[in-house]
Amino acid sequence: MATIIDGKKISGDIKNELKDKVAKLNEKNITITLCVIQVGNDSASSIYVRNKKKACEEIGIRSISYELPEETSQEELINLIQELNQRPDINGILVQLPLPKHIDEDTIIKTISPEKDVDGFHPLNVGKLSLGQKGLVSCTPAGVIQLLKRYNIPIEGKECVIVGRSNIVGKPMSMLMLKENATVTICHSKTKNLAEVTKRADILIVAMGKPKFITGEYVKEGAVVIDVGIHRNENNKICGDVDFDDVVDKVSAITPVPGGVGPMTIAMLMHNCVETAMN
Ligand SMILES: Nc1nc(=O)c2c([nH]1)NC[C@@H]1CN(c3ccc(C(=O)N[C@@H](CCC(=O)O)C(=O)O)cc3)C=[N+]21
Repeated sequence: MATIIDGKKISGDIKNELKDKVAKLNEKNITITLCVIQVGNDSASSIYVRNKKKACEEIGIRSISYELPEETSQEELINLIQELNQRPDINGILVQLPLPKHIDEDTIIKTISPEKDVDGFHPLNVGKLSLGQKGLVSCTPAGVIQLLKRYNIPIEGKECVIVGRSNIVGKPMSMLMLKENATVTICHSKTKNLAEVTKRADILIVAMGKPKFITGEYVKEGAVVIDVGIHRNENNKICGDVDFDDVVDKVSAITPVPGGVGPMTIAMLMHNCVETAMN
């Protein structure tokens, strides 16, 4: 029987640990404030932003939010971020992605002060990660590492295959697995014979953005499968990039969607917020 990796439970554990840390900081009169900026009103984004604010409340982090209209100009957004960068009472700044088409995401990300970049998206933090230096790490990949560690799944020396090469998940994920001494392969849309490669994986991490794409034929018997995908259909039902039912009897462990990697992203965001206040 496969272990169903309970991201909701682990994220709860992490949030409890953070709650104690925040309480200790509060005793020293240090408060933590996260600022979340959303431009436009994409419904999925609104759900995530709500979840982030709820997590802040749970562990004692103050959250403030800006809900800006879709028409907000790039310049206006940059001005707001620069103002928030200067404010000593704000520790973390998160600009919810995706942004409207007229705003360049790379420009916005590099405007956020690297010390307040709780998403870990700033080029300086990405660079530090690839150099093995301390910095803020992208929340979703960091959450995946926590899941593996807290389930005592060995990483060192294992074959890890990552499907997807995004700046937010695939690339930082590969750096983190490399740091844990896995042998890492990154696959993407131009990879030939994908199933042949994914079948080598002891640990298969899927972040390709295609609903239920990974079926049993892509997975080695006994592998650990981590599903980073999240898709919502017309009936608001959620699924991942992995065809869970087709794969579950073959694997030794697997993350469900929902209740797997998603809640971990939020827990690690909270972790990063606490990090910014410790410096
Ligand atoms: N600047 C920025 N930082 C992000 O971290 C960021 C972003 N933009 N844009 C969108 C993605 C997506 N993301 C998720 C967060 C939580 C869940 C989550 O809590 N998922 C629950 C289900 C929640 C639901 O009901 O949809 C679960 O999988 O169990 C999912 C996805 C953060 N993102």
